[in-house]
Amino acid sequence: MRSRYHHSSLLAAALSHNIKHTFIHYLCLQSDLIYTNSHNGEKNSHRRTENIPNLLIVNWTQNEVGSFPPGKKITIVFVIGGPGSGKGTQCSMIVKHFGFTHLSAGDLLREEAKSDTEQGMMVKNLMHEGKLVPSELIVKLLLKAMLQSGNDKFLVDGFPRNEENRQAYDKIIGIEPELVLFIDCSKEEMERRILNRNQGRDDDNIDTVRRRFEVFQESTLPVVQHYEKTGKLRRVDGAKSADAVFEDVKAIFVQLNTQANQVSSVSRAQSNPFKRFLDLFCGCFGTQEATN
Ligand SMILES: Nc1ncnc2c1ncn2[C@@H]1O[C@H](COP(=O)(O)OP(=O)(O)OP(=O)(O)O)[C@@H](O)[C@H]1O
Ligand SMILES: O=c1ccn([C@@H]2O[C@H](COP(=O)(O)O)[C@@H](O)[C@H]2O)c(=O)[nH]1
Repeated sequence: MRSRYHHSSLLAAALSHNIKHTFIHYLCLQSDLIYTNSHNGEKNSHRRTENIPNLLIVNWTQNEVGSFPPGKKITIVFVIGGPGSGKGTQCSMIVKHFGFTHLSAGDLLREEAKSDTEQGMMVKNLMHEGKLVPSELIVKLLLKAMLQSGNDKFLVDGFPRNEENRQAYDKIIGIEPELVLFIDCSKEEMERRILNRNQGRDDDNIDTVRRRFEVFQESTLPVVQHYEKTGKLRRVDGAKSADAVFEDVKAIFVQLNTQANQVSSVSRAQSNPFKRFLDLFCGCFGTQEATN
């Protein structure tokens, strides 16, 4: 069993490494099991006791997972909504029409839960209880999946689930989402859909569903409000039929594509030396718009 001393020495060890490549995070733990993922890939997990504080230092290096090549344009869209609101259904339709890679945070964790390790067990237990896994773990799984896909456009389904997730994402991946799609649906309709889903999910039972609704209400809605304030949120009415919801979703993605095309034609023009010379020349004679 590790002591407070162990955690101070972890911090000291992290600080003695190249600080630029070391992430040090303080996790608010939500389960009995806590884990550390050390810079050399060693994974430890411990059962929480009175001796171990609720805040645990977790550190791991960027090299462990990798990063995107500098300067590469990456497009990220978060898709959030309550359990059963239709996130996965809409993501599959978006992928067919708009060429995104669909990364379901829940599916990545379900894969992790299959592994016969302490971390796998921890994930399985948390999901069974309808609780959230530590932020660093899910962000790291997302980054790994993004890098493995080779794509540059990602739909991140079911993330961020709370403010801590959002902040961990900002620190570790740090690519601002282009927009955040929020599928809004009543609790009664979501509950009906989940209990009829029949996909053999361990957490599709009434007790876990109720807990997932609480987490959504208490932790995810503040994230929705955050993105509403920043102007990134696009809300659609999830109570309609899946095809009708997709009509609204499609309009949002068509607009996103249009904006992206405009930005890339402006940047192509700006990187053209002849165009830059002409702009400068015309600017001198007060005809700045001449080359547009
Ligand atoms: N607009 C809709 N109208 C009716 N049923 C729908 C609609 N969208 C999805 N469904 C059905 O509801 C169930 C839940 O949908 P889905 O799995 O896409 O939700 P989700 O938000 O991804 O759920 P979770 O967060 O639990 O993974 C599925 O059985 C799906 O076929
Ligand atoms: O960012 C996340 C996403 C999911 N979880 C856990 O997974 C289950 C199922 O997620 P779905 O998106 O409904 O498939 C969720 O209840 C959490 O336990 C998570 O912890 N963090």
